[in-house]
Amino acid sequence: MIEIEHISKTFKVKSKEIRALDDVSFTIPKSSVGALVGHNGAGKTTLIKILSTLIIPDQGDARINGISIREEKKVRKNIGVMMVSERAFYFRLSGFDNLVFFGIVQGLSISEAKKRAKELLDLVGLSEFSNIQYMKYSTGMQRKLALARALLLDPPVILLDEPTLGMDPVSSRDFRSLVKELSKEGKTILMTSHNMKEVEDLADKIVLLKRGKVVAQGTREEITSSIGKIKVVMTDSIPKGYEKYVSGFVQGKVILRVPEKGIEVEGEVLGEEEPTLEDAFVYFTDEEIDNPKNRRRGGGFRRWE
Ligand SMILES: Nc1ncnc2c1ncn2[C@@H]1O[C@H](COP(=O)(O)OP(=O)(O)OP(=O)(O)O)[C@@H](O)[C@H]1O
Repeated sequence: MIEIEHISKTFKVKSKEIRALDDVSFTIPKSSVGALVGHNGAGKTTLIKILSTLIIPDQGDARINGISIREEKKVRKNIGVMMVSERAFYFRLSGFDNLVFFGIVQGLSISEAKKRAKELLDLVGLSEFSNIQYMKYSTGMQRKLALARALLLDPPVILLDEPTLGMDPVSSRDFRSLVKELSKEGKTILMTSHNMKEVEDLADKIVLLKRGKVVAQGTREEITSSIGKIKVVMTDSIPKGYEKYVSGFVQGKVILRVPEKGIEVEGEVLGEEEPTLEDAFVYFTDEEIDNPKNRRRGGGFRRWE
């Protein structure tokens, strides 16, 4: 179980203060998958780092299986972490040797480490490639090895920062099944993702962050139903402030997908639909983040695939 209570974190860069997390509270129950979503810079990675005891919050606390993150050593025994920017593998060693090495570093005996490395390579579907050097692994294989490493000590809580970034569709589907299986076996998993389909498929609980604050949390149904139905509206031009609801253009007209809740727009209503998680994301997040200058890593706002 992961319990987060009133966590805040501000970074100071020269004279500027960046409030990365602002009074964040939520819980991810045991044996379930939580997904943290939000635009670039919303604070997702910062929260994963805080739960991993890599950085200390200014305020608030979090408990991993009842242990406060202030008790670094105890917490580290209870978590497996996979960070998005992870490159800390030995490039010339094979996948197997890398896992054995990290197993020993984490306190396993040589024979335990070898046994566990073999089991985990099997679990993540890398057995065939176990003796190949890490530097020859594809991005997807590197991500799978990182997950295997996170599982070395069989921790009850797993933290995954954009785990399927750069994976092909088949690898990410396999990865998702694996994560689902792990949660069914009793693991508590918190992951970040920009892929709304992945989140819809995997997450038992979704937490939406906007500029460091939780703006929505709950199951997919709870979050989507909170914005009402989606009206598909055709208009002559984009009303000011509605840019984020544009879903396409037809014969010089604009098609908007507008949530029912609190939003009025002039135009011809083409139909009503159930909202998707992407619709809810668009509703709850800012317009200005859909600015090309705020995009990065070739992905970006509303481009989930
Ligand atoms: N070490 C740091 N020093 C200064 N600012 C930081 C640091 N780490 C994060 N930030 C800032 O804190 C904010 C939150 O960053 P964070 O990486 O947590 O966002 P994110 O939601 O993970 O974004 P992305 O989806 O792009 O990975 C951003 O404005 C970022 O620039």
